[in-house]
Amino acid sequence: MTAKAISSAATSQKRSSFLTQLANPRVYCALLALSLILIVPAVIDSPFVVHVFVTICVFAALSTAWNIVGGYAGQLSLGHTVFYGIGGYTTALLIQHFGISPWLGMWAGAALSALVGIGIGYPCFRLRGPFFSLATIAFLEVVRLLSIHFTGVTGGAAGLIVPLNLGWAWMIFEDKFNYLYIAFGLLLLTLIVSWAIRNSRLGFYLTAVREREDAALAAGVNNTNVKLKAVMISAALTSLVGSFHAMYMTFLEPATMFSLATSIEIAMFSLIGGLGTVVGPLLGTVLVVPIAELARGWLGASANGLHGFVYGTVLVIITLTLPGGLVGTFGNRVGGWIDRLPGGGRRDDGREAPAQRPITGEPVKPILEAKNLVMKFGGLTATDNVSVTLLRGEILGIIGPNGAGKTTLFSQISGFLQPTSGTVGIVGPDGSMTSPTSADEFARLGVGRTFQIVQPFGKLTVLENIMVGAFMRHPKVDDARAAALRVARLVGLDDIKDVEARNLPIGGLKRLEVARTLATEPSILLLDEVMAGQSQSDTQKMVNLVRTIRDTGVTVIAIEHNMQAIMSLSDRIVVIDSGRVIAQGNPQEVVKDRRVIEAYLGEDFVDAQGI
Ligand SMILES: Nc1ncnc2c1ncn2[C@@H]1O[C@H](COP(=O)(O)OP(=O)(O)OP(=O)(O)O)[C@@H](O)[C@H]1O
Repeated sequence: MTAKAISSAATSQKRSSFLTQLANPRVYCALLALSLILIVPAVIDSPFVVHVFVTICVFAALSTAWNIVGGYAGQLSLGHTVFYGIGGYTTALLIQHFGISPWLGMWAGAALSALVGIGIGYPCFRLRGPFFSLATIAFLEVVRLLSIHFTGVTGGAAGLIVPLNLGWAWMIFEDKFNYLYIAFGLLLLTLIVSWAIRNSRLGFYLTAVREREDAALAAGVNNTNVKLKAVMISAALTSLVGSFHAMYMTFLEPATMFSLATSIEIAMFSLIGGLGTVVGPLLGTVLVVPIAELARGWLGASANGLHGFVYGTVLVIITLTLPGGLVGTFGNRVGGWIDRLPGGGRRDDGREAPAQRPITGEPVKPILEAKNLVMKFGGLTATDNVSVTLLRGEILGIIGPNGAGKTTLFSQISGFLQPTSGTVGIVGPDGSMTSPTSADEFARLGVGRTFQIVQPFGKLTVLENIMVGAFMRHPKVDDARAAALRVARLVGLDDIKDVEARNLPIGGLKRLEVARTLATEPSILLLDEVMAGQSQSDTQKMVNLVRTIRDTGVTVIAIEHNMQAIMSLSDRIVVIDSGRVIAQGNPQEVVKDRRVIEAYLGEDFVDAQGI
């Protein structure tokens, strides 16, 4: 095929995928609803109505941008207007001092905001819950005070007037409707970016990190990196809107450009509409802003501060009656209706799964070597000089009494705990022994682990949970979905693949834990009590599954208290007691060892087995 033919085939493929998107009722209904933002003010033709719609677009865009960090990543930033202000001031100052058009200046502001976002995010993402929110408020206050202090640059508290050059080049108009076009364009841009993130690997990763940081790490997600990506995108979008809004208001002052109240308002719109959803921020804004603006317009100066009262009232009603916000409460029902429209309900479950990562290397050679692992928690020594060598292709059972140090050993050989002393070496794909330093690095090298206390991403479906694991080897969404389906079938979860994980019973959650880990296509699989809570028949299925997995070349280490299962499964067993390895060997030898009987199995087990 010639280069021309290839490029024309690619173009026609893009066009057809665009048309497929347009034929989706969720897309065409959203476009129809959005077009009302232009149609209603055009029909009513009043400057006040145009102003209300510009305000809706601006706040909906700000809230949508905020939602990328506050909703998807679950980092409740309350200082987001810092980026709005940076956008506004950068654009205004570039016009004033260098005669640069706001169309260019706004991108400079966006780049600067993205950098500031990294500067704020990097130290603050280590903080959790309210401490993160307080830190973002503190940054906002610092920037506001700096903007007041540097009077020569920003005009200080007295503010700055944007040079009033009329025309599209300078984004200043007599006809207010032109502002609405730009505000609408910015809203569309933020919605498209937000939708694209939600449906991309980054979106899945952000949700995973928000719900379970450890499980995300085990799926190879670099938690800090994905949060920083989110904050950069969110900051840049917020800044673009801030630049436009400064041009619309034609006047900038620190109190409005770096306003804490506005920061809280944009977070609140998302909360009211539905945190972490694409349309939630827009719906929240559409519900609240018109009421507040109309009240202000009708009651004039006597209604000063009334918008705060309106926001407060709506927020109280929504949080009391609809804790999931509008989308969380009505989303599924309305989505179901929309999917019944022409073109709805299409699925792509027939897609062929991508090839699995080949597992290479000679069998029965070491694949993991843990040497002299010591883990001290204060005065407690959880593992005391533990050395374990794992041979490629074997199933190694780890047994021992409660609190012996088994899970602590797992955490050290999967990068979740840095040993106080000792080393962990993994044989990489090139055959050389390496010692990764973080849990996500271990995962990418092929060490997959499950958690004793299951770690599902509760708001994602079973299939989406597995996809979070699959993304590590298959970055494209369709490939990850197909690979996840293959794993769901293998583990026996395909008939409940669309159920939200939070609704699964413990047996299902244990299987999901295995499925998500398997989807990372590990070469070493660490199973931490995956039989616990399973019925007898499910335990047998799990035993068969582990054998099947091993037969594909995966090496397995399993911690298990179910002696019957671990005895039948393991090629070799290591027994740990009080942080030390007290015995190891084949299952039949180990259960006869007196130290093992005394420390763990007990005489009853010996009698029952007739040993
Ligand atoms: N993060 C931690 N901080 C302090 N102590 C810990 C921590 N993690 C584990 N421990 C302690 O270390 C010891 C070993 O715990 P570990 O969970 O590894 O035991 P285990 O053999 O897996 O037990 P079980 O079979 O009950 O799961 C226990 O005394 C436990 O309380």
